[in-house]
Amino acid sequence: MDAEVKKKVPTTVLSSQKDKSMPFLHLVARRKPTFCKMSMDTRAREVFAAAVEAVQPDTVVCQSIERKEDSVVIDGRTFTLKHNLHLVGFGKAVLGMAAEVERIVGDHLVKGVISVPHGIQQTLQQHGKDHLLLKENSRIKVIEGAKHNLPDPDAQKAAEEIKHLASELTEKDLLIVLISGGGSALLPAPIPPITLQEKLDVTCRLAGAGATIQELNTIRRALSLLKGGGLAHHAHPAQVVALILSDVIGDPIDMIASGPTVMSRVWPEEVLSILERYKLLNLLPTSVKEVLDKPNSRWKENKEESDTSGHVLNAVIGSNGVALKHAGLRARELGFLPVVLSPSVCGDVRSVSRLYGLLARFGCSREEPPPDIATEVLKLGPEVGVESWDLCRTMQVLEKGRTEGWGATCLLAGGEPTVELTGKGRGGRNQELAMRVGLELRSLGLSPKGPVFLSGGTDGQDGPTEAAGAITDGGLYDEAKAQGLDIDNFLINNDSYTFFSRLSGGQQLLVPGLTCTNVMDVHMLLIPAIPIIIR
Ligand SMILES: Nc1ncnc2c1ncn2[C@@H]1O[C@H](COP(=O)(O)OP(=O)(O)OP(=O)(O)O)[C@@H](O)[C@H]1O
Ligand SMILES: O=C(O)[C@H](O)CO
Repeated sequence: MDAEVKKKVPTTVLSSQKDKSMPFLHLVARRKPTFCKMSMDTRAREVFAAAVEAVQPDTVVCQSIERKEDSVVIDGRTFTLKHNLHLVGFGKAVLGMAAEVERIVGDHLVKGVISVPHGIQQTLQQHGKDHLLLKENSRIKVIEGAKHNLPDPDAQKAAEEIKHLASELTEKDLLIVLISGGGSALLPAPIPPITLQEKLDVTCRLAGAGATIQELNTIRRALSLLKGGGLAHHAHPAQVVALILSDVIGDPIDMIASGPTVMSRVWPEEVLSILERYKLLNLLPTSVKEVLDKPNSRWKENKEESDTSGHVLNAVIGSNGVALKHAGLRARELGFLPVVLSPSVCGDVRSVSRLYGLLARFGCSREEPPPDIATEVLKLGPEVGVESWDLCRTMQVLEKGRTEGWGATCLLAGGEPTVELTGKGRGGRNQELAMRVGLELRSLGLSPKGPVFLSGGTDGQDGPTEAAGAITDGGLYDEAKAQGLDIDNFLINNDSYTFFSRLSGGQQLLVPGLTCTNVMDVHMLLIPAIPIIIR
């Protein structure tokens, strides 16, 4: 880090940072300002589209499997194909992933079963996404279930068929397991005597009480025959290769869809403390108590408990980080200097919007930004999942953009912030974040030529709305006021979708439609080329 930046961030932070790689910093060195006639709004939408395109189910599979005559190379490991290939999958993006696997290695595929969301085949047909559907003569059986993202008897039947397929495999077989977000609900296999309804009650109560996905999936693993490595255990001694599209911050393979191919022990203290935290201990049915009394004995009835992880390859083939990387490349083509802040943004949208407001202020200052901005950024960042190192690196790029005239900057980030629901309106965390950042940008006083912000869910659906997110700038408040919309009221009522639908005929909504993938959300702050003085 150069001396100029050192001056502006607290030394304590800098001295704690070790040498890490600096993605995109090479772009700073080579790039000259380029000019693009497209509006900021159009470019923001194009960059978002590139992020989503990079994590399409067929694209990620195609990039991760290399076919070589009668073998297949995955993550640097070669597997021999001898009409010994089986396939299972569960998750919202799995249909398209399965179609691509069958295209590449279908000639060796014996049988497959996938568990996918209710109605997905019809929806894909209606959206003209036939390339993500299986062919008529496919060897893969598709079972649709988990209406409204909740485990149901159809998903349970799919889980039973998947378990049966896995249990019949021998050491000569290769099992490809396709995993994506939503996989937990699509693979319910409660440990007897727990019933599906009892398991559903426990997980719904936890989710309703605000448990994190880590907490929720820790409980799901403790109550399931297939989660927490159960599927890999049933498939032993076959080789297992899991191709994972991550929808969890940090891409923890034991958490995504509750890790059916990742051997994990159940720690009773951990499970009990989660249940206690959400005041569920006294509400547990006897069956659940019975299972929790005998942790780690869940597979003994079928096969001997042993460490089967040597037979398993878990490969994360798509993630928020991948989407951000490709968004950065597109941003560069569109004349921006890209910088990826972090793929791990979480926490309340209020704090997240404040951070983006501060970074916008930092990036828009023509003169040296007041040191208190950097200090506040470094204080707030870790609260919303962004490491100090990433904040320093990003501010360094913004600083270069300012001092060396590198042109417009595209700051990219991703993750999954949260909204505290206080009202009864219709909206989503991306639209609410966009509203709040719009208000933050207002205080810069730069509109209409100031920064532009976009927030969008890569699955194309933000909360229970038809939009993925929205685009805003510092003019949001005045524009809304001129159209008779009281932005504060919409915020109090968590009514961001209604707000953006009414504002300028919905022009600021981001509506890509069904995207067939999900790697959480993408945030984008476009900071204009011309340095502007903020006092
Ligand atoms: N009116 C609202 N305003 C803001 N956020 C909302 C509103 N209603 C629901 N939400 C939020 O939307 C989220 C659920 O929406 P969504 O289905 O997009 O989530 P998700 O976590 O991306 O789901 P998945 O991982 O299954 O795609 C929850 O975090 C919820 O708090
Ligand atoms: O299915 C699940 O458990 C969530 O989508 C996280 O992967």
